[in-house]
Amino acid sequence: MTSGSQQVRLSVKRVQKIYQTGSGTRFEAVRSLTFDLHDGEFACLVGPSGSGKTTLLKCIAGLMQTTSGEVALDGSPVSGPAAGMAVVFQEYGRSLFPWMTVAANVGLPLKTGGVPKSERAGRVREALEAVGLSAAGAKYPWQLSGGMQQRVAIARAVAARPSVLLMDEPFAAVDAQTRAELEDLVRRIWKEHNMTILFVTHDIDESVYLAERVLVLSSSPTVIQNDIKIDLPEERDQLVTRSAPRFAELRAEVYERVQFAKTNINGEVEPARQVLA
Ligand SMILES: Nc1ncnc2c1ncn2[C@@H]1O[C@H](COP(=O)(O)OP(=O)(O)OP(=O)(O)O)[C@@H](O)[C@H]1O
Repeated sequence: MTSGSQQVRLSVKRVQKIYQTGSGTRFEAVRSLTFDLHDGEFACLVGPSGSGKTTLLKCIAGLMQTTSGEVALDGSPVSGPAAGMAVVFQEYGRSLFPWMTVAANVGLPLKTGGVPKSERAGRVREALEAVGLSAAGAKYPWQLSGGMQQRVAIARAVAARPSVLLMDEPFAAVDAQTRAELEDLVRRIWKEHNMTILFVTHDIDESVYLAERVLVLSSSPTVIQNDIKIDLPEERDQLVTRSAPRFAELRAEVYERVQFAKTNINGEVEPARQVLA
């Protein structure tokens, strides 16, 4: 399963976000963003710090209103949190409730989403199994390591069986070894659950390793500066993939694009660079 399907799952059209700051001034963080994600695509979003990655993700998730433009999930406009979308944030420590067990945390969106009690336990078990935490259901989040807590947050998102998973720098706060394991976990879940994923990261290597497509944002006010296809084999491996010559080429291309974005304050769209196949 890859990005082969042509059905548009998520459509982002001319999304603009202007923040109203103190004393009545306005700040245009996002100028005009347009892209589609097709069913089953895994795309990473990279760009300079402050380019509006989190702003965009919140607008897509329906957690923040756009100033203009439209986000649609399966053709229906998104105006608030949508049943078919789940979000995983960087700050797992703040997104899990410390007074609830791991199983209760994972089951919470099912409960609030009206999933019958008889179904909930099975779905929670399945989700914990998917992230390798079958034995941790009765524990509390604070009894787990950071990496395990982030697995719980991923399990909670997966339990809701979203068609679209939005991830905002979910591994920025974990150590390198755990990060590599979580990257492989997300790719496995993506394949097994046939999801469409939009993953925000600062880490260029991570974007190339994870995605089938990397969207590079310009500096703020933001537009999509580049849309780069990641033509690596579908089976990824931390050692084999990362040491492949093609990985190095793609990494260099994304790096150059992000460097360009840092100086490209007018948000011009740069012509594609020829990369040797
Ligand atoms: N609530 C707010 N009010 C005013 N300006 C804001 C607000 N939130 C974000 N901004 C500004 O909007 C711009 C985009 O911020 P955002 O956090 O979306 O960028 P980012 O690409 O996710 O940043 P980073 O890579 O550093 O996490 C920044 O200049 C930021 O200062």
